Amino acid sequence: MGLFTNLLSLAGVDVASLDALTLFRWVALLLFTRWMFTTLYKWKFSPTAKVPGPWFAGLGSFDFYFRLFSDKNYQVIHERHLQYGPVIRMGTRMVSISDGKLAKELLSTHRYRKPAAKYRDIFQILLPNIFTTADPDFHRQRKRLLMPAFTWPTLRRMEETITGAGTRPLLAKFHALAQNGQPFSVNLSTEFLGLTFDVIMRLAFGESLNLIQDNDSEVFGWFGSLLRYMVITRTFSFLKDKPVPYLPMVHQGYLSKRNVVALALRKIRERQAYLATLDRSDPKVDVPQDVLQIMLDAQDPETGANLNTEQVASEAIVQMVAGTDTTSLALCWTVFAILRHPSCGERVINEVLTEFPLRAANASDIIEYDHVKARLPYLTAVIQESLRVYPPVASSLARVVPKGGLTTGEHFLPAGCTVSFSPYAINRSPLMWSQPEEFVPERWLAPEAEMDPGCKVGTLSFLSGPRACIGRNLALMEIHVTIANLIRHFHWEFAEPRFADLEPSEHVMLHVKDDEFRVKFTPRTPELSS
Ligand code: HEM
Repeated sequence: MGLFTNLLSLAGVDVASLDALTLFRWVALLLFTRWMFTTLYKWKFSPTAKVPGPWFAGLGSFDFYFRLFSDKNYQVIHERHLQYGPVIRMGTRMVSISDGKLAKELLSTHRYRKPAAKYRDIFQILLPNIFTTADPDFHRQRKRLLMPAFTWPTLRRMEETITGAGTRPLLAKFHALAQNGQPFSVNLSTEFLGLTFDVIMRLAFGESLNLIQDNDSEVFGWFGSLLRYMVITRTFSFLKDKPVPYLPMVHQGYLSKRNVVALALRKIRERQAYLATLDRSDPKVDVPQDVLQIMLDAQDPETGANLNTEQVASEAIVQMVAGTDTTSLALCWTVFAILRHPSCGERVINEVLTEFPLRAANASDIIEYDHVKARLPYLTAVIQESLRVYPPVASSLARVVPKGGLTTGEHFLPAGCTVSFSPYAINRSPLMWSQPEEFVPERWLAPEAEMDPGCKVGTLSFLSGPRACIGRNLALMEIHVTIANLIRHFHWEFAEPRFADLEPSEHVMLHVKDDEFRVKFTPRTPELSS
């Protein structure tokens, strides 16, 4: 206050004679003027001042919050890149990069770290984990322990468990819905979320919750509320981890988070109790084959340390958060892309039905992942293309510029600035892809020499480098097996014409609008459903 009154006196105002309201107005005016000068100064002289971009991108946080709360952030960033180029200004100290090659180069080591506070504030539930950490040593050590659960050989060993929790019950449910071969329609957004939940719960918590059968389970509610809580506490981090009964939505999120943690700890303790009853020196003993078991058994080769119960729980929860919506949305967008592009649809259906004709006698066979990869190349290309065009994690994966700064073209960004990668913009950049906005699975099948330059560099849908998605292989297995088997068993069509014009709507991830995507299914072999 002293500073303000001195300033007012300097400006010739008789402070002693001012009433409280007038004084308040003067203070507000001075604060506003100060804010305006600082903003204009940053706009003109901040490190990103010369980077191309819309004029308002350098005006502080408005643009950031506007984009954050719109459901079209992915589109806004993409259009700005199309207009201003591959490196654009997104804030006074932030640029976005849509050049896939450059993005992959920057992400190829641990030098460009995650912004620690942001990831901790949003994603840290219980303890630091592989997703939230910004510390390369912690990350390397944790990845050594977790990665064995997600390699192809391990996943192949677990395939029956994965399909047993996901694709098989989904097919059984759909056949039950199609009594006597009748068509039925379902909201795939909910069905696929149930599937991906059941798979992760089975693998990382040790038990499927059968959400495919029970769409109304309270766990779905906890999850939705937890995600909303993460979005809110990302902006208002002071609300995090405390009861706030006067803000019902935040409070609900807080309670949901506690429920999820309690569930994880309970499931892990149940497994530990079960293991205690086994004689594991006996080779005939039946030890569960899943991610939870691998996490519990994991031992650091350098230190010999194991993960304790809370550490395992925090990794299991992060797998649930990172591995359910993402995979379920990838499944939704793949079905959408197939239906939206009938000629691709026809080709992929022919491929599946020619290679794996469905007869009543083999109805319970599942087309396994290795068979999909070996015999259904077009389907694989369709899935790759769908992940390119509709990356579930679509925008703003931020990293901090390390010591020494970053020079791109004629721009220099000092250490501490942020570079942001948007998989949606990178996967659709005309710098790298021919017909970037079109759905062209054939681009992934061309001989090497004729391949789209983009295919050689690859997409950023699972990110890249040491911090790339650890669950990529699991997600790909779920997607390939589920789509191949759904094609084999059912004819699909949009349940209503409006679903053919579905627009992505971004809420942290690239959702289908209002989480509603209804598809009508008719069984290909009526007798399977009677
Ligand atoms: C189609 C499905 C999926 C997509 C598109 C996807 C995408 C991504 C992306 C873009 C990242 C980087 C995030 C960042 O840096 O902020 C990531 C990281 C991660 N994902 Fe996935 N993901 C998928 C499925 C899964 C699954 C099934 C799991 C379950 C295990 C999983 C677990 C993780 C974890 C633990 C990380 C952090 C990895 C690290 O920092 O080392 N994801 N994912």
